[in-house]
Amino acid sequence: MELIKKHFPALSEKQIAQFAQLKPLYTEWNEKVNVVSRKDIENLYERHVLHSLGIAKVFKFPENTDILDVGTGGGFPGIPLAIMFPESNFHLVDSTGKKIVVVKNICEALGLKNVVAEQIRAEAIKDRKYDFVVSRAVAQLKEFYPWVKHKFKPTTEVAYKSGLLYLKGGDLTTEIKESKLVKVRVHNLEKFFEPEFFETKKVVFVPRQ
Ligand SMILES: C[S@@+](CC[C@H](N)C(=O)[O-])C[C@H]1O[C@@H](n2cnc3c(N)ncnc32)[C@H](O)[C@@H]1O
Repeated sequence: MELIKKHFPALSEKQIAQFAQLKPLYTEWNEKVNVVSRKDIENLYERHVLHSLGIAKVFKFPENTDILDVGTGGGFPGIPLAIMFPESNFHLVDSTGKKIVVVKNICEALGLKNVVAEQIRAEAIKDRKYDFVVSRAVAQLKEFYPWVKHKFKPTTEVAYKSGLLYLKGGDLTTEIKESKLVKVRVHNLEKFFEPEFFETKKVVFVPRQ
């Protein structure tokens, strides 16, 4: 928790309280539904919360933007981002119903009003459009991008370019090449956080295309 405060010193009291609640909430829910490995519960803030917030180091979501988290699992990166950006709207989806039950309960306990969680496959979302898509550990870009390609709003504010912010690790040269996506930007998280956890971790930004 101290790491979160250190890296995001401008958090409000409310946000600090919400982040502090995550550890007891995940510890309790993980007993019922395994959403985080047992080992990782001990390192919840580094491995899951701070990692999710890597996206917030790279990009500040403007107010009233609509953000889709595909394959949110137990709520990553969506829940930490929804705490960080209370004026943006988050749609957290996963194909597994029991994970969405956990996400809904945790969001309710946190009093997060800017999150809607739903059991649905990304490909099945037809009627909604977003400014941004976020994700972590779901599929390779080549497979993933076609799921979300048509989910971006047709026009967005000139102040930002809509697109996908994907948390990835390792060498992405081959993956990006195979995806045939253009103008992809890779941000290294070790620039922002302690290298022990973050030396191979990155945020990949794919502008809408
Ligand atoms: C490895 S988990 C990652 C969960 C979370 N993003 C995280 O980083 O902790 C991958 C998740 O993606 C979900 N998933 C896979 N394909 C999906 C799809 N097409 N639409 C929605 N969810 C999907 C799975 O059910 C699973 O919960």
